[in-house]
Amino acid sequence: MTGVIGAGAFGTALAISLSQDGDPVTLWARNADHAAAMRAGRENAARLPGARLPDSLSVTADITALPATGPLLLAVPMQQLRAMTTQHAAVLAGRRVVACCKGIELSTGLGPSGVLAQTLPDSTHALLTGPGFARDIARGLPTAMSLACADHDVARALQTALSTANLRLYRTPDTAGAEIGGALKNVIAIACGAAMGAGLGESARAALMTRGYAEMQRLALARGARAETLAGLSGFGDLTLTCTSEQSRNYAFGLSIGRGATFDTRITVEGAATARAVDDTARDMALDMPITGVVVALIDGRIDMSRALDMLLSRPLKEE
Ligand SMILES: NC(=O)C1=CN([C@@H]2O[C@H](COP(=O)(O)OP(=O)(O)OC[C@H]3O[C@@H](n4cnc5c(N)ncnc54)[C@H](OP(=O)(O)O)[C@@H]3O)[C@@H](O)[C@H]2O)C=CC1
Ligand SMILES: O=C(CO)COP(=O)(O)O
Repeated sequence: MTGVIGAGAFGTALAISLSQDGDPVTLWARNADHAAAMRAGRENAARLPGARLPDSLSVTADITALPATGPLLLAVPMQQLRAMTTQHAAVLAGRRVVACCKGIELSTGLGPSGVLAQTLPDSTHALLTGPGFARDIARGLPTAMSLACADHDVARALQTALSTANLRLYRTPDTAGAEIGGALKNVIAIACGAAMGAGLGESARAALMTRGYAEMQRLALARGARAETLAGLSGFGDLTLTCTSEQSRNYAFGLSIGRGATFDTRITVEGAATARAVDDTARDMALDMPITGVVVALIDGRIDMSRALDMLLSRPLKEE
């Protein structure tokens, strides 16, 4: 039995996918009214409208109603992971927990695995990341993602338990590489959106994606990750998806910056806090991450698009 904590777009999509063939899945929402509305309408109208909840998917606002065995998927935004796992540590202790968030915690510079190590030291931790829009997963469209877990046997078991006919999971032991790829691609997607929104063109976007990939690798390798993880689904794969689709909230946020338009602040944009966290880390580790720095300055309103362009184009010419 699988439990999903967090009834946002991604948690709901995963719960739908896993219960599609009649397997029992429980989805927990923190808000009782939200849970009741989902039960009544068999739809998460607030976060994933238009996707029907299968009959074998139960929705609850009672955290103790989650299955007592089987994996628990944690599908809350990165900046909420610590608060959620701390609040519900008694329920999560000793369980197999799979973080489904992408980002770096602003207050500590830690990724999901670092936060789980601190808040749930007695649980077994894994990470589900990679290219997959909630809407596509909920519709049963073909998707491939990464399951990162340091423990080989647990990784195999989770890979089998969480793969479906249309959602294919590849496993890796390189948690550091998987989480840095998933976090940084959102920052680069903001930069790409900004470039496209400002009319800089697709060649500029390709340059940002490629030089952004170099920043992802620089941070990941400095943190002991494997280069091939960055070339996989959690890195290159998700970078490609997120930097080229208006379905991405990070890319859409970037588009609004480039166009000088407003953006709904209620929408989850993981790359904003992550850019700040990574910018701090890069400074501490003396890593050159110019695109990340420019994204932070744009988000903070310290520079405009023309200054952003100057900052990136006036850097000394160098080898690739
Ligand atoms: N959407 C997508 O296509 C994908 C998203 N992801 C990742 O999944 C993570 C979640 O994103 P997504 O589901 O899209 O975001 P949403 O904004 O759709 O939903 C976030 C959900 O988290 C809940 N939540 C927030 N804080 C807490 C808390 N402290 N305790 C319990 N629940 C909480 C919210 O509850 P409430 O509704 O009550 O506010 C909301 O339901 C992100 O890290 C994202 O990068 C990964 C792959 C694809
Ligand atoms: O991570 C995602 C797809 O893999 C979703 O991206 P956004 O959070 O930018 O919508």
